[in-house]
Amino acid sequence: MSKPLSSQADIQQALEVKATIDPAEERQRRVDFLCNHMRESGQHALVLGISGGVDSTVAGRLAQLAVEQAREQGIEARFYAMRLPYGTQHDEDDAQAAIDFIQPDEVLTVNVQPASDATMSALEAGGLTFRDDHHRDFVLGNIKARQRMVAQYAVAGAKGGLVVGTDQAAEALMGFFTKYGDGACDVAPLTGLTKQQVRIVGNELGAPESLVAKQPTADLETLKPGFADEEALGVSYADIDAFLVGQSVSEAARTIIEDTYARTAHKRQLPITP
Ligand SMILES: Nc1ncnc2c1ncn2[C@@H]1O[C@H](COP(=O)(O)OP(=O)(O)OC[C@H]2O[C@@H]([n+]3cccc(C(=O)O)c3)[C@H](O)[C@@H]2O)[C@@H](O)[C@H]1O
Ligand SMILES: Nc1ncnc2c1ncn2[C@@H]1O[C@H](COP(=O)(O)OP(=O)(O)OP(=O)(O)O)[C@@H](O)[C@H]1O
Ligand SMILES: [Mg+2]
Repeated sequence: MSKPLSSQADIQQALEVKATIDPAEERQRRVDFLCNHMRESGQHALVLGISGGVDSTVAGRLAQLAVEQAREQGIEARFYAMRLPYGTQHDEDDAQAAIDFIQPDEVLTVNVQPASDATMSALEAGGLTFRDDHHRDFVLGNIKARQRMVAQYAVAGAKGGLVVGTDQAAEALMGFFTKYGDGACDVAPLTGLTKQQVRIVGNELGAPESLVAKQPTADLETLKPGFADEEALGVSYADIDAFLVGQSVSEAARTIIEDTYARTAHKRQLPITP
């Protein structure tokens, strides 16, 4: 028996989306969440990869404000921003602009290329084959995302910290993240925000317009640098956001969104058990 499709309203509720937000309130609520959760968990650091995209720009600044708030409360806490390029990043300037804006306590740079390439080489030496170069490149892309996860958890383990995730409602709806890669984290401060609401919180924080308005990209595939998420998804963030806040979208967009949401249910759950 096939599962009944969730209604648009059910999905909005499941993903904790508000149709409208108060930017200042959302900013403070999310800083408080990071600060309080770090304190309550007995940890004293936050760790996050900064790509140069809007999600990590916003989550990174929230994290820095959270550790500063903890310090004002007498708790020693630090934010470790991580640059995690695969070799040389084509939009390194944006990543540096994000770091300049966030003003993190510390920046650690780890090139994920050697570990990612070594993993792929070992897999191929072990007999793994691919349909073609694009298939291989796609699989390598997910290895890069998981290598970033490994690096961030190493820093969290070494410094007694929590890994911050950047998943927001638009990516959650579409399951558009690497399972146990960028999807793996301890705290997810952007939960419930549409892509546009992430940008609104970015504006509230004073992030540079060039980063707030930047075209979203997972940027995982070497053969397609900067490949736009919207092209990969087959639907625009405007439509995804409209769906999330209960507005009507074209039949074609609705079909893609609802099918993708159903197909990616496993990514929003803990591992399936007997
Ligand atoms: N029904 C099911 N029940 C339980 N588990 C299931 C499953 N179907 C697949 N799986 C498992 O899930 C795996 C597939 O998931 P996964 O490994 O994530 O791989 P997959 O979803 O194929 O690829 C990740 C996608 O997310 C995109 N992404 C990644 C990272 C960041 C961003 C971004 O927005 O910046 C986007 C990336 O471009 C790509 O399109 C399968 O290999 C299998 O292990
Ligand atoms: N090159 C990178 N260096 C450091 N962290 C990275 C890098 N690429 C991805 N990440 C991490 O993976 C997360 C997921 O990537 P994603 O593309 O969804 O977010 P983003 O780049 O911050 O924003 P956008 O989705 O608008 O491109 C990032 O927020 C960041 O924490
Ligand atoms: Mg990105």
